[in-house]
Amino acid sequence: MLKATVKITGSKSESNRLLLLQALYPTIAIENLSNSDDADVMEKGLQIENGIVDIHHAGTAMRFLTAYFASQENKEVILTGSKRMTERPIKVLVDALKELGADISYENNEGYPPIKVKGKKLVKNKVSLPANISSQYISALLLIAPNLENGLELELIGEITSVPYIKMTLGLLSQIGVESSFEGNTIKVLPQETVPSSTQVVESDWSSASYFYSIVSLCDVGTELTLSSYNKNSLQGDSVLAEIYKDFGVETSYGEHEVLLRKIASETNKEIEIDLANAPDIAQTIVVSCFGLGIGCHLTGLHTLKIKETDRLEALKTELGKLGAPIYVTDKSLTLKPSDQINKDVAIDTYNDHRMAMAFAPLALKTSLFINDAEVVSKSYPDFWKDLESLKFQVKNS
Ligand SMILES: O=C(O)C1=C[C@@H](OP(=O)(O)O)[C@@H](O)[C@H](O)C1
Ligand SMILES: C=C(OP(=O)(O)O)C(=O)O
Repeated sequence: MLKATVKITGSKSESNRLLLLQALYPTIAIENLSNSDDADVMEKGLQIENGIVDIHHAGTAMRFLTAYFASQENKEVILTGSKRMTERPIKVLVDALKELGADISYENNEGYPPIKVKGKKLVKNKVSLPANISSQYISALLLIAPNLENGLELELIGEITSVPYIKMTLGLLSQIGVESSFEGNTIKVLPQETVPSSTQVVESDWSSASYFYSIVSLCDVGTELTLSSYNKNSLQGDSVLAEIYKDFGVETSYGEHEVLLRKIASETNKEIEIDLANAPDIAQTIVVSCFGLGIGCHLTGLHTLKIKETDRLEALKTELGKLGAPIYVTDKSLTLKPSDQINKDVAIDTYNDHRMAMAFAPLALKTSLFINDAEVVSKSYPDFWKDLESLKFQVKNS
């Protein structure tokens, strides 16, 4: 029976926000920073004054640095990334920044990176922008907001997606001593020249924790896994995992800075329905868990998945399909029918998407499988395979 402890790296979302805030306010110290590629490119990008900033696959770095450089007088950069990054839209953010007075132009395709950003002093303080494509555009504006002479007022248009990530941004602003409000579809951030000295401790990454929830759900009753460092009151929306995995027989209890996952029941519902508009990054984990458990699921609120590291809906359909799963997708939902059959010796393609590799790995408890380009995990969780080995998973390099 598995009983083990895993220490997971810091949240990449919290890390990349705090790195930007630290660049604006050097009185901030950060602990438990993520060791991910995405945090690494963010940290390096912030140090560049002129020239090319290559953020590889990191969506948050792309969006947050666009806002940062747009507001930095005397800096001029070209922001670029991987081939996929040149296909991930940025127009909503660029339009909002231009409305505030920024000087940004497209190098190749209108609406997509690479972009040239000439830093300017931004003095306008009101802008409205669509909120249904990516919350990262909103977080990017909020992160530079307290450093703007007149603060910022955002009017969000349409249905707001990935709301917990916006609240995370406002939560971190509050932790460093910045005042803001979020009422209806209006967010206001007050200007602040300096902030008091503080040490901000990044909570470990809940999206990374999802793969261990999946493992525990697929193990025998009695399995226990402790994950650190986590808090009951998290800024990360993916902490909703603790609720969701109850349906898969996994109980969560909270210790001081850790969570204990316990498989307590083998009885599970035969079909579940979940709206993941607030937690898009755990969609892959959940559908793979369901498949491993023989449960059906209907996942909605997945409209952002097509513009992530890959088109995650198509990738899931193809790869789960290879394993024999009865899976159907639309451009915003996914349906998996209950089934007991899992094909053997399938090689899972990962499409430069860390979450494809990590979400499928737990299925090794149910069948033999290969994960192609397994090193993609470094985008958010470089030690993933090492940590699986510590749980006695056999991880072989091909
Ligand atoms: O702000 C953030 O840190 C993130 C917001 C989400 O993106 P969207 O708002 O584009 O859904 C999420 O998928 C991404 O992994 C991280
Ligand atoms: C979508 C993700 O990241 P990003 O948008 O920051 O590249 C993710 O980590 O699942």
